[in-house]
Amino acid sequence: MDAISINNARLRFGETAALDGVSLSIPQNKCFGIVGESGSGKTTLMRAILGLQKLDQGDIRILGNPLVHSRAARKQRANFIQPIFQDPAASLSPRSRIRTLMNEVATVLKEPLATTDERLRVILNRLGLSQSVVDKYPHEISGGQARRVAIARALLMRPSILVADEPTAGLDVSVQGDLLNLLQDIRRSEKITLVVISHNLAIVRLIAENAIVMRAGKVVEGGDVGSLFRSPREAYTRELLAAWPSITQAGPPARLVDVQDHGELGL
Ligand SMILES: Nc1ncnc2c1ncn2[C@@H]1O[C@H](COP(=O)(O)OP(=O)(O)OP(=O)(O)O)[C@@H](O)[C@H]1O
Repeated sequence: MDAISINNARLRFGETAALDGVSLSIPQNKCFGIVGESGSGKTTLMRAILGLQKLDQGDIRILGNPLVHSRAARKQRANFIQPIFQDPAASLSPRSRIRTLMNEVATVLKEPLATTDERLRVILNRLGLSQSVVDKYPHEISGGQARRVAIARALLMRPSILVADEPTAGLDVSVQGDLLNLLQDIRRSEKITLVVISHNLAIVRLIAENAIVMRAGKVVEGGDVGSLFRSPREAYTRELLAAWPSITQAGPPARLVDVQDHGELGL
């Protein structure tokens, strides 16, 4: 069974076909990349996958279940698919300490607070965040910390699927690699399906096994990242690659350094 399967997704905003017949299958327990220039429909596709945006046509299945738009279905879905939004502030309430946000998870999962707290302690540790971060308000932490807090919140929900929109946006180049390594490391040890959405081919090439390339709401190309970026069939993919000379000249795909398995998070 695929983690996510999409069949002929169509969605218009006025004259714009944001999704123009998108079909794809995302296998479980792998990292899958969605690449495309700005305006190609990536975020719209993510919102549709999360059930935040209804399609005009087509259907989406998450772990084999048709995506339903009721409130109850949305709550239920949060138990197995979690987003990491491009702007972490979107998932952090400015007036609540981070602890409040984390405590909500105990209520949602109907789990004793002490159990959630213990899982959180392990997750914060794994993400390299100080335990005291939970006493802060969102405006008291850096952009990089906010992104890690958003990842911690998502992981605390024990998802099977994580969908990350531009996970390294706004971060220093020096910490981008660390964050990607961490996501990859967690994906492997927790057997999570990771969907990474980015306009940056370097990120997708480094972290994903398979990817699709989107343009103007359509999937123009797809496959394993090695062949996709080594010998792109579509002119558009070649153009995207040409805009990233360091990648096209890099030869065989660079791999993230192998990170040690730090053991399971006990999610
Ligand atoms: N709520 C909306 N109302 C009107 N048009 C929209 C809306 N959301 C997206 N669009 C349009 O749909 C198209 C796809 O947008 P989308 O945000 O999905 O692209 P994207 O690939 O994620 O771009 P970016 O990388 O800049 O975030 C664009 O032409 C955009 O202007």
